[in-house]
Amino acid sequence: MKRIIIGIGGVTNGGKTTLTKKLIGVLPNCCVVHQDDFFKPPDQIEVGEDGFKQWDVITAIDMESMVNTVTAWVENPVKFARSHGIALSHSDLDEDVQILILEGFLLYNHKLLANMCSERYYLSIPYEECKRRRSGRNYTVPDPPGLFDGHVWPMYLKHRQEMEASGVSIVSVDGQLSKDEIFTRVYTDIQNRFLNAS
Ligand SMILES: Nc1ncnc2c1ncn2[C@@H]1O[C@H](COP(=O)(O)OP(=O)(O)OP(=O)(O)O)[C@@H](O)[C@H]1O
Ligand SMILES: NC(=O)c1ccc[n+]([C@@H]2O[C@H](CO)[C@@H](O)[C@H]2O)c1
Repeated sequence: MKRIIIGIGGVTNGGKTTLTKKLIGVLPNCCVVHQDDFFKPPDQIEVGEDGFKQWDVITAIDMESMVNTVTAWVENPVKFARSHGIALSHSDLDEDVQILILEGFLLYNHKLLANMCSERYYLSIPYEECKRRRSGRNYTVPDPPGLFDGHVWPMYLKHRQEMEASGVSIVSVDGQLSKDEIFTRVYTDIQNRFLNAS
């Protein structure tokens, strides 16, 4: 059984969830793990010297639990899918491929998780576009005024720099392309790298 882990990382509001949903619709035997599902509860989120709750740091996420979930998939993708109510297609048992998508804004700043990915896509958008998209969003805990400029964007720049300094290899994707164009590029790349018979 071939196991493939696809990382869909990148900046907040870069279009990670949108792309992930489209990929799930077409990839065979595909499960997904969202990093946002592992945020710690609000009362466990540190308050910084700037007065903001520090959501955009890796310690705001229960990474141990996330890694355990990914490990459960690696150990038994079929059992994982069944326990998550996902129907698997078995069109070609000889070429059985199992795919896991990891979606999140801090995937590649975690060495273990980054190393688990067979491929790491990274969506970026510029500051103005990111701020515009973010202002239309409603998270479980709404952004207080000033959070984007005071915490979200500076943390994005810091993590991006750390990721680049770590030397982890990524496939950059321009998040300003249309949703369809982004999907086509990434899906074609996945097909070429992992799904085409060689
Ligand atoms: N290619 C695109 N062009 C224009 N708008 C887009 C594009 N992709 C996504 N969007 C819009 O941007 C917003 C954020 O998209 P999405 O939820 O997919 O991002 P995300 O990276 O998962 O965000 P986060 O992880 O921060 O919640 C949504 O309103 C979505 O419709
Ligand atoms: N999902 C959540 O619980 C939550 C709460 C507060 C803030 N966020 C934001 O999610 C983004 C990542 O998708 C980060 O930029 C967080 O600020 C999420």
